[in-house]
Amino acid sequence: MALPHVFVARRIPDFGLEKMAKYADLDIWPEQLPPAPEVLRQKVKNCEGLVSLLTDRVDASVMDAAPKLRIISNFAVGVNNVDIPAATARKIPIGNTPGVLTEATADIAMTLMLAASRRLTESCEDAKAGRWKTWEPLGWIGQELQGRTLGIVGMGRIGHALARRCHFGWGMKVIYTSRSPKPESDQELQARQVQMSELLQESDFVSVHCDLNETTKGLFGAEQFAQMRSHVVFVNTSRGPVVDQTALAQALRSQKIFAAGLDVTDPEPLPPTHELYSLSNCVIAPHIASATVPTRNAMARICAENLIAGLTGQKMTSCVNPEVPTRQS
Ligand SMILES: NC(=O)c1ccc[n+]([C@@H]2O[C@H](COP(=O)([O-])OP(=O)(O)OC[C@H]3O[C@@H](n4cnc5c(N)ncnc54)[C@H](O)[C@@H]3O)[C@@H](O)[C@H]2O)c1
Ligand SMILES: O=C(O)[C@H](O)CO
Repeated sequence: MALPHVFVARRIPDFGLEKMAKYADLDIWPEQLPPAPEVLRQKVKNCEGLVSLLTDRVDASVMDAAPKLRIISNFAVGVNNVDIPAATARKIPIGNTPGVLTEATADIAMTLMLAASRRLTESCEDAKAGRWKTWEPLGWIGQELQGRTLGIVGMGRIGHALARRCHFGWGMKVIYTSRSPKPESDQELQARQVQMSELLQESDFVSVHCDLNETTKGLFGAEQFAQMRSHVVFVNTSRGPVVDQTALAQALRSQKIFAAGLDVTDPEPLPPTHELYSLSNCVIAPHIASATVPTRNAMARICAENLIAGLTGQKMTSCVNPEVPTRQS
């Protein structure tokens, strides 16, 4: 019997592709850049499965172009690139890759916190440019983490993992906003759930870990930055659209806040001419938080498991719309 046809929207680690190839006839997009929307619609025409990335917008038009589609396996934990209601309405389950990238992502949030608070990139660039003339008693003064207050926005898996690092490593006090109480964070980290206004006013470091949804789009704007303390270091590893970047640039330029560290922006890639790049108190990484060998392999494994389960009518490792059952052809 012919294997089901699956479009894989970019080359992911072989570890996952080899597993998938036992169950599916794979059409792997060979380019470095994602397929254009019209190419994606054309590619999925005869597909029963789609392996998408966060750079692929999987909307109703893509699903309607693929009448045989039975599974969307997203190579990411964040699924804001997929129209979930549209998939659910068409009885297409969506897989994602939670958990396995939690520690790697928390590491990058930590790295950005340290780099931005200690002015690492600007001082290193200054030295490289030949402007390091002497040791300066008043030079490159930054912020210290020890004993300060960390505000986590979205105390989920990654938020908790960052808070654990900060609490046990730097003795930081942890406060957070969340859609529901997090007793495990309260207990393990002596953390406390607060209202957003209290978090903004009390935190020395604010780190964003919520998913991008209708309640978090534009969550950080001029009003929120205005409430922060002037020595605040703001970190975002969630999704770019959670932050109004014009308001962030203004807060950084006017030194309303001390610094920012971003792994995500809106758009991605951020054009090189964007103002945020010109601000010395803004550290920007190109969405690298899950980029380690074990993490990307583990993401590829779960992505393959989800695809295979979706094609064979089995229970998926992780499904974001579990009310939709998987089905065999
Ligand atoms: N930069 C990267 O490479 C990278 C890597 C992994 C994940 N991410 C992003 O991080 C997000 C979080 O991942 P996770 O595994 O921790 O997910 P998670 O679901 O465990 O955590 C997200 C938390 O945010 C909370 N939340 C949602 N809306 C909120 C709101 N309005 N206010 C406060 N809290 C809210 C949720 O209730 C949940 O507790 C992903 O959705 C993804 O967008 C980015
Ligand atoms: O959501 C995700 O998984 C990240 O943004 C990429 O690993």
